[in-house]
Amino acid sequence: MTPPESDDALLRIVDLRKSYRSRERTVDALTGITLSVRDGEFVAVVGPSGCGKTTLLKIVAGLLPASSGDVVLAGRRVMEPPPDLGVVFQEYGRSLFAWKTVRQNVELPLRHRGIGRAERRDLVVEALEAVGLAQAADAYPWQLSGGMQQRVAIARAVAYRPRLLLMDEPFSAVDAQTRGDLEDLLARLWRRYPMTVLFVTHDIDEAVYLSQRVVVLGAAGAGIIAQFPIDLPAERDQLGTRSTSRFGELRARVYAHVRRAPTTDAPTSPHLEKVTP
Ligand SMILES: Nc1ncnc2c1ncn2[C@@H]1O[C@H](COP(=O)(O)OP(=O)(O)OP(=O)(O)O)[C@@H](O)[C@H]1O
Repeated sequence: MTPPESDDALLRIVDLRKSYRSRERTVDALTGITLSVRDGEFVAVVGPSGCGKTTLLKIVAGLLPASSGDVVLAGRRVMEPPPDLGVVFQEYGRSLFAWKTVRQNVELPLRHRGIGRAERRDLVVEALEAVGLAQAADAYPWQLSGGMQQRVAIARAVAYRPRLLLMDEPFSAVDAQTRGDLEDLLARLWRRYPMTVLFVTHDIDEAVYLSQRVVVLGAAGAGIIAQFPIDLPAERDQLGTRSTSRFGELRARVYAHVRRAPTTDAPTSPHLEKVTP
């Protein structure tokens, strides 16, 4: 059974497979992933450790070749990093240049894209204001807290208005309070800019809180085992939303599927369960 196709898909992933081969063994990290993401949609991907979440994002980002299958972004097959893509990884410490200021870090991808100086300046100012770091433009990353560094990475990713933003466990290295603040910042940015977001996390509550749809991957090789539309109101807040009974029901359903997913590389028969409210 394949996920519902929609004509307004920005991203189409079709029967995607990835095997890592070495002399000793072959790991089937992804087998037969088919997924469409609507333009403007916020989709979270959860699953047990080693189920292929990062592999999926790397292939969608054009950073890793698939073994077979297709990734099509805005009608174009992804063979290399596409121009209208933003990426934020977990390891913000490694993704920022320590010897460049915050402003220069955010500006760098704009330079590479050949955007003129005046426009660059405006985009950097707007992005830093959007993440609440206008005052820190001349600081160096090592002078900032982990949460602030991750806000710089987010500003850098959204500065050139990507159509698709890929995020790989972007908030897992910060404390709980900062994490909540960053989640709300991301939700505001997503409402403000016309962006599609594919967000990988192992945190089920975070996936339900942020997204419009949660996709559950089974253990490596099992593929998509369930998808859940998240019918919470568009405006969400940490305390109010997380204490509603609907939030509790949705997280429990997702949790039940993630728990059921085997955590070994043993093959399981992939199936798709769509739970409607
Ligand atoms: N470069 C590689 N060479 C060989 N095997 C790899 C490589 N990268 C990943 N794998 C294997 O592929 C499978 C999927 O890995 P991946 O990192 O995509 O999973 P993940 O869901 O992101 O895991 P986690 O939640 O722990 O970050 C794992 O079994 C992993 O060991």
